[in-house]
Amino acid sequence: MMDTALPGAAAPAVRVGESHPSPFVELDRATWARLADQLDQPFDQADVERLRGLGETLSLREVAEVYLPLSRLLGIHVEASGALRRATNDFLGERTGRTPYVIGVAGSVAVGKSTTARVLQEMLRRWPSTPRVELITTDGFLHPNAELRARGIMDRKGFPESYDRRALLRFMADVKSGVPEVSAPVYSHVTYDIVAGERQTVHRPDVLIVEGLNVLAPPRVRADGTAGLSVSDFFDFSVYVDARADWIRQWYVERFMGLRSGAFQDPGAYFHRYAGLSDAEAHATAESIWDAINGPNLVQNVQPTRSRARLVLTKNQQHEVTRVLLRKV
Ligand SMILES: Nc1ncnc2c1ncn2[C@@H]1O[C@H](COP(=O)(O)OP(=O)(O)O)[C@@H](O)[C@H]1O
Ligand SMILES: CC(C)(COP(=O)(O)O)[C@@H](O)C(=O)NCCC(=O)O
Repeated sequence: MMDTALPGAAAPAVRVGESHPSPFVELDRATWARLADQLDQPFDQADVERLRGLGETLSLREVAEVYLPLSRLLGIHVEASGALRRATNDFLGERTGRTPYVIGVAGSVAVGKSTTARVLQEMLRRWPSTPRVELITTDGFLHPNAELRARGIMDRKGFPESYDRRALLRFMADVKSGVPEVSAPVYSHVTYDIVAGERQTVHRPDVLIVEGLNVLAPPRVRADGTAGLSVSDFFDFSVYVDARADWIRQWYVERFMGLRSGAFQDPGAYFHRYAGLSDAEAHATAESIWDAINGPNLVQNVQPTRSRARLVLTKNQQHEVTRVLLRKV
């Protein structure tokens, strides 16, 4: 029997093996990458360089072999959902219009959600059925620092209670109701806070990608035992980016070290106080933030949602996707 419980994981949310029936079909890297042979590569090195300009270290091979087939699979799902809506309209004699196809991208801090989301956005834009693809991150729905301090949860940023869930659910409901313009607050990683007065507006795109730590969290159970809505109730598709927790910790520390010589140099940056630290001190600081906040959040809240995803991308230590799990139904 092959047991694919992931090392570094708290509890194996997804188990695949002969004696463990699984709702997922598992494709290894080679099988998945072969799907790309039938597809034209819409990206060139210049596009990849442009994504690199956003601070990524993505390889063209990874784009071609992993993200291209994924964008095609998503394109198939978008087209099928349009056909289903049209058939349902015919049956009911209704004329409901198209609403954005919503894709959730979940996973730990520093696992590569933003990178995955941005690559998918660029790729999906190149398919004829989805020219307008917009991207939103759930950090805009974090409570402002003043509110987190008032609640005594400033050290819980990223945990479910640090978000204005109601505002996020209202945003999702408006998007899926076809409201022409829906806006969200904006979070700055430089000031480490919500930017007062700034909003990001979503203009009824063909596809909306919603990226965030907790986007697959189950609904909250009310005092009377009934469950409310969850963000993922508004998703048409979802992707969980997965890797061993000790590798993700290492990526977090590396990103922190990179920011220290970049964004933290800005005197207005929340983390500016770390700009002058020695390498060893900065390393220890990043590790302590991980061990106090992001690591526990991964184990307690994020990883348990993995089996709720439609598709799981599992990465090796070099960020290469080695396995794809796709829900059968
Ligand atoms: N596919 C990839 N190939 C190479 N490096 C990657 C890839 N995805 C993410 N990274 C790197 O890993 C770190 C975390 O990625 P990021 O997308 O910012 O994570 P998240 O949005 O989940 O916090 C960054 O330093 C990023 O450059
Ligand atoms: C802003 C985040 C909570 C991520 O939010 P998301 O967009 O996933 O909702 C996270 O990146 C973060 O800043 N965590 C706090 C601990 C830290 O400084 O790493």
